[in-house]
Amino acid sequence: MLLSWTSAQVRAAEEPLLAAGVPLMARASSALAGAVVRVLRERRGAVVGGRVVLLVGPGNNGGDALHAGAYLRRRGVDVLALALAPRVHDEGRAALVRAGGRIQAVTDGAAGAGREARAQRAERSGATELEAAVRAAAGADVVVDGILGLGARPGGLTGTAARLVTLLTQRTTPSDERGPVVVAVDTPSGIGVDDGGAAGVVLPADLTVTFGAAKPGLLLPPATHLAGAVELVHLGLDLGGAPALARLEDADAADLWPVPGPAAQKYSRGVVGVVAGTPRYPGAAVLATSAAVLAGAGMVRYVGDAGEEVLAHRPEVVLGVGRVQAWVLGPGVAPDDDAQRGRVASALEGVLHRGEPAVVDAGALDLLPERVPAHVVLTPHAGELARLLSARGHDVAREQVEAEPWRWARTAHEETGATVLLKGHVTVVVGPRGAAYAQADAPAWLATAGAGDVLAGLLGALLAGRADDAVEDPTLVPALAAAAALVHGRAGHHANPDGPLHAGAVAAAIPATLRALLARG
Ligand SMILES: NC(=O)C1=CN([C@@H]2O[C@H](COP(=O)(O)OP(=O)(O)OC[C@H]3O[C@@H](n4cnc5c(N)ncnc54)[C@H](OP(=O)(O)O)[C@@H]3O)[C@@H](O)[C@H]2O)[C@@H](O)CC1
Ligand SMILES: [K+]
Repeated sequence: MLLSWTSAQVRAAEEPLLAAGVPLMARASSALAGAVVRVLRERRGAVVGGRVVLLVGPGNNGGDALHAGAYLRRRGVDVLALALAPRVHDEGRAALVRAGGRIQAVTDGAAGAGREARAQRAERSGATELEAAVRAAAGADVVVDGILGLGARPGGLTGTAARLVTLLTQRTTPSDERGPVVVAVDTPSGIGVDDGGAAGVVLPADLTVTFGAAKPGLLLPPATHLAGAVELVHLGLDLGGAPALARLEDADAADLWPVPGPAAQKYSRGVVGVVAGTPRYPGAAVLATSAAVLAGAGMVRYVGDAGEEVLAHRPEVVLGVGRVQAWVLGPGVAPDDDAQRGRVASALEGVLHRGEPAVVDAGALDLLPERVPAHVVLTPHAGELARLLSARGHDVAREQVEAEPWRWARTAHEETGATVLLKGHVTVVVGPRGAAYAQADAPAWLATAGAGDVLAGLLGALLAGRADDAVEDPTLVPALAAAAALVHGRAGHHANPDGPLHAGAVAAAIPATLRALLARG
């Protein structure tokens, strides 16, 4: 499991070590240099003679970059540091100079004051300086982004740093293999370290070497898409407390998945009740029931008017109401389908009285009671979450939910009591007691009609299989929801690696995906 802690938690954990004189920056910068050495070897087969440009900001993040630069210089690397602030880390600067590295102040003249002619001259020479800096960075083997880390104020990069990064990203495209490899120090500079925001311009990294612990911003969109691969350098911090945000890996999902023992029978394995689809739109009913069957439910009951179509595809399904361990409510339920909405409402009433876990999706979201227990899982996409929150008095649009998915998923959890699984390229799950997950398992091809119906069925099967545990321990529910998102994403890859997908193929890939996951786990 990849765990992340906020900048405040990391700083608090660093404090006692710093007070005891533990050389954290030396540890961080030598690990950073080691990562750059590996990149140079991969890229050019040798370290000596490699060209590295450091982008250096005003704080300790720049200090890490400068110390790493000193180490690299001693290994025969050509190191140029571009100082993007009037003052940079003193010891780091001295170490780099001692090792024979070059350091160059960059101003773009925009802040030039004084008389008009002098200001114009400053602007011209500043523009030339900036242009030369961009050329040097674009021509390097590796650019080390040490402009800002944990100390970044909200709002992103400003001034010379913002202009340099803008020009550099215009000059280099991520797909251009001749362009520099970008290694970010701790975080890509200027991201929202704790919330994953990317308010201004950010230099997209190929690799982020992060210190002490991963930070939420490295796992959350949109910043996660700018971080590249994340490498964690352990500094020996005692982080204590609960992590802010986690990401499940295959072994975690395997641990959470119920595996039947020799005494299992269909009721102990979990019965899923599905209220979905209509005769006119039977697809959602077929997909949700199929996914529940294929994910290993003991039995699946379908409740609704599309039974014929469901049975044609899934003869294993039983029609009609009966005892269930978990519900899947809402896929393909149209707003004008009074009969199906009535069935959703009565299932929800049962959920409140008897307390079965439930997945509340699509057409069931606006039937959600005021407050529900955390073993009710909402599975909206950003537009649906914005509608749900707007109906409860929050002035929020889809774009805002997409920009800050964790914040709004948290708000929806606080408003409803439910566990909230917010679907997206990165799926964010929020549950009780601060439990939060960000899963990035799905290929972009999975954004296709019906994929959400498959996820709802898959999660329904998992909740049915672990219904008693989920009711007993509500903090387990967000983990189960995140595991379902992981399996769903993996099934997408399995169905057609790197190619177009249709939801039926994703459902069909669930058994083999689970087999592989459980074999490894
Ligand atoms: N503690 C340790 O021992 C260890 C720390 N480590 C490293 O230190 C990093 C944290 O260092 P840090 O606290 O100095 O913060 P950092 O991100 O370098 O910048 C702060 C400076 O930037 C400025 N500034 C902020 N936003 C700005 C903006 N938008 N535009 C312009 N300026 C802006 C800000 O100004 P201020 O807000 O104070 O006015 C301040 O001057 C951490 O990420 C890790 O790399 C590791 O070595 C492990 C051991
Ligand atoms: K950085």
